[in-house]
Amino acid sequence: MNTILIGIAGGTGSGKTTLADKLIDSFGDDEVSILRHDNYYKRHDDMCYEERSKLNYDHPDAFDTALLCEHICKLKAGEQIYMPVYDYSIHNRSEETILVKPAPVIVLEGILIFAEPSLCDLMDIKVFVDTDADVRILRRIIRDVKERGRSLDSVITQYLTTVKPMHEQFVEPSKRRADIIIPEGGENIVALDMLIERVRKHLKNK
Ligand SMILES: Nc1ncnc2c1ncn2[C@@H]1O[C@H](COP(=O)(O)OP(=O)(O)O)[C@@H](O)[C@H]1O
Ligand SMILES: O=c1ccn([C@@H]2O[C@H](COP(=O)(O)O)[C@@H](O)[C@H]2O)c(=O)[nH]1
Repeated sequence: MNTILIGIAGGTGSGKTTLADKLIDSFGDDEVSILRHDNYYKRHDDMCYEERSKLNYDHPDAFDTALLCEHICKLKAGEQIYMPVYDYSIHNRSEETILVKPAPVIVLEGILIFAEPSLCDLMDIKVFVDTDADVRILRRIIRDVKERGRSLDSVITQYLTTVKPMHEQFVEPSKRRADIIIPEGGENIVALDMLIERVRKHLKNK
């Protein structure tokens, strides 16, 4: 199978998950598979919740990227994989896994995927979702309080101590590796349609 890997990167709250979900919703499971770098955050079973909540989750070392690369290579070789599942509410991997089948198009999304040369080398198309920092933090406050079990104070403290400095050190410079930069993410219908057309073209010629 001729498989392409489309990477969708961008800062927290930029809208990359929304964009990736809308892209895969336009196709069948046998056409497009999705991988999320966040599911490859390292396990921290040896720590209690308090200790885990203080870790830096915005540095490339927080992820088991070697395992993700191994999984991408297996999918490209036509083998299925079991993707780990991450539970943000406990800051740890859950016991679940998701079966991911090989497909002609694989979408990979995550904040730091362009900051990892080993991952970049496996990508055929690199898309960066670019959204202003004030919009991103407002979206993150709402999402983390509603969906990830956080308090307003904890979101603000984490943002100022790790999320913002790591964004400036790793995420923003990684934008230079992108082939396409999309402002605002999931609600950018023009950009979404262009990506859908590119995937259709690949599926027709695969
Ligand atoms: N263009 C948009 N306008 C308004 N809200 C958006 C937009 N894109 C995403 N959101 C919302 O912002 C939050 C973060 O978006 P998400 O796609 O999860 O971002 P990311 O994966 O980059 O962190 C979600 O609650 C989502 O519904
Ligand atoms: O245990 C964790 C793991 C990650 N985070 C934060 O999640 C975001 C990445 O997810 P997005 O959907 O791209 O926002 C990252 O900025 C980490 O700070 C966390 O809070 N706890």
